[in-house]
Amino acid sequence: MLDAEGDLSDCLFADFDFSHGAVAAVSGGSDSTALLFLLKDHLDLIAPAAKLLAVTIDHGLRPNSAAEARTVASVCAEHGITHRTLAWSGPKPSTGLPAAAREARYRLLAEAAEEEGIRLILTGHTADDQAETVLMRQARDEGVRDAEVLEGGRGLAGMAPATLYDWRVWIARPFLGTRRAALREMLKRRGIGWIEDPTNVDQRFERPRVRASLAGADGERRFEEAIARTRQAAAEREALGRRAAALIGAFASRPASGLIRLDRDFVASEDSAAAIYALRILLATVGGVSFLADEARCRALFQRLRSGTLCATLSRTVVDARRAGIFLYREARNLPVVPAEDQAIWDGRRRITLSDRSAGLVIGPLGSAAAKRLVVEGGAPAAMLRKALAAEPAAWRGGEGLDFAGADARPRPMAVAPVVSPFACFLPSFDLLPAAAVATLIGAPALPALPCRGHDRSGAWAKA
Ligand SMILES: Nc1ncnc2c1ncn2[C@@H]1O[C@H](COP(=O)(O)OP(=O)(O)OP(=O)(O)O)[C@@H](O)[C@H]1O
Repeated sequence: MLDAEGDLSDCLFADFDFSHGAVAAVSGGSDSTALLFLLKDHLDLIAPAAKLLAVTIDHGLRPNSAAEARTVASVCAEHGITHRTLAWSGPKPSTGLPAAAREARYRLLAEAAEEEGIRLILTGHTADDQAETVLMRQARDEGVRDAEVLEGGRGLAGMAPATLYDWRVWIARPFLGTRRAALREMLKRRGIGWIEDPTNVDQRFERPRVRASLAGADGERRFEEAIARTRQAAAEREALGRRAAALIGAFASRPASGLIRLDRDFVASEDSAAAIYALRILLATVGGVSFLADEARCRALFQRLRSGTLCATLSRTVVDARRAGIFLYREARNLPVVPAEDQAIWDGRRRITLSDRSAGLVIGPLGSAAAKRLVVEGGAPAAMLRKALAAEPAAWRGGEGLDFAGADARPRPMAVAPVVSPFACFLPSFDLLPAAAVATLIGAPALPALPCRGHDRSGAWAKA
């Protein structure tokens, strides 16, 4: 661990691109306070013109939260740093509160960043947070449906050094290779205080219990082991993603919107682990589901696909395997019919951009009657093309179909862009390659560039 502060901030931030500025997410705890000061040091030295905005989210979940946000605001004012407090004002769920709070936090942070033209948010997650997270995930049952945990062994890769939020703003965690104690040392040396959140030591909660166990006897060894396992799991996840992306590039095509065709050679691949992983991602994407298709069911499906033709449904996706290829399209059940809303994601798989904002516009499936009237050709049996098109979104008003993207030349009330469903909200940098491969395949917008020169697989930013 470096102990000179100049070295620490240079080393942590040297690879980042601050040309569009940065948001520092500051709760007022030690880690995010250290982030704020080290980042400010770095920008003052290297990029004094870069915009730095500190943002505190007031979740309104603890009596002191507003006062804490005011404390952060006054620290920022003292040091000439622009600061905003944003309150989470929506309804609070009675279950899954931490996940909902985190989603609200990232949404508000991203909104604050975008208002300033900033595309990078930095958080103060440390190596200690990483070890705690992974130990908690390990202790949990498999199949946790947390937005970033995902399921099974993938979650053991821990928090990614960067996560793309909503396919538009990067959230980076420059301290994942840094110990909390080193940051606190630095703050103490500089006489900078921080807020101690009482829930961080409340033993009724899982994280404080894990944190306490890492501080106790044998804690250091457990910490080192957890971090080593995390690095291994991250490397494996990236490697599997790279191989899955290559298979998608080699064997998948898109005969029409909503229809994916896999060559039969896909199931002959010797790398069945990568093929199953690719299948899980593709099924979730075609079905508009935010988590990957179940691993065990996908493995079983893959074995059946190897031995011939079949028609099955998994992850809201019809898998129709014929001699001509394996076709995937959204099943016709439970397609939403909802009031049109600009930038909403319809059915988990299509982003709608409205040009007609007049009242009464509804987005629903095109439907089989309208799909039958369309001229369809190429790459797949006509009946299958029509089934896929029938599940595509169309604009309706008073029961009359107004539009179908790709159908005719009338002015359209909306534009439709596919999204890579399992990664549309949170894309951990581990999964960049398969996400990019699927984006190319389905015609989703290209990924924004990483905000840094790259990261190694250990979860730390790569050094030049
Ligand atoms: N209320 C908040 N406002 C802004 N950012 C936050 C908030 N809560 C968490 N974060 C960001 O997420 C990171 C990790 O959150 P976590 O809940 O582990 O931290 P904390 O205990 O609140 O404080 P710290 O990480 O600063 O010690 C923080 O370092 C910070 O960057």
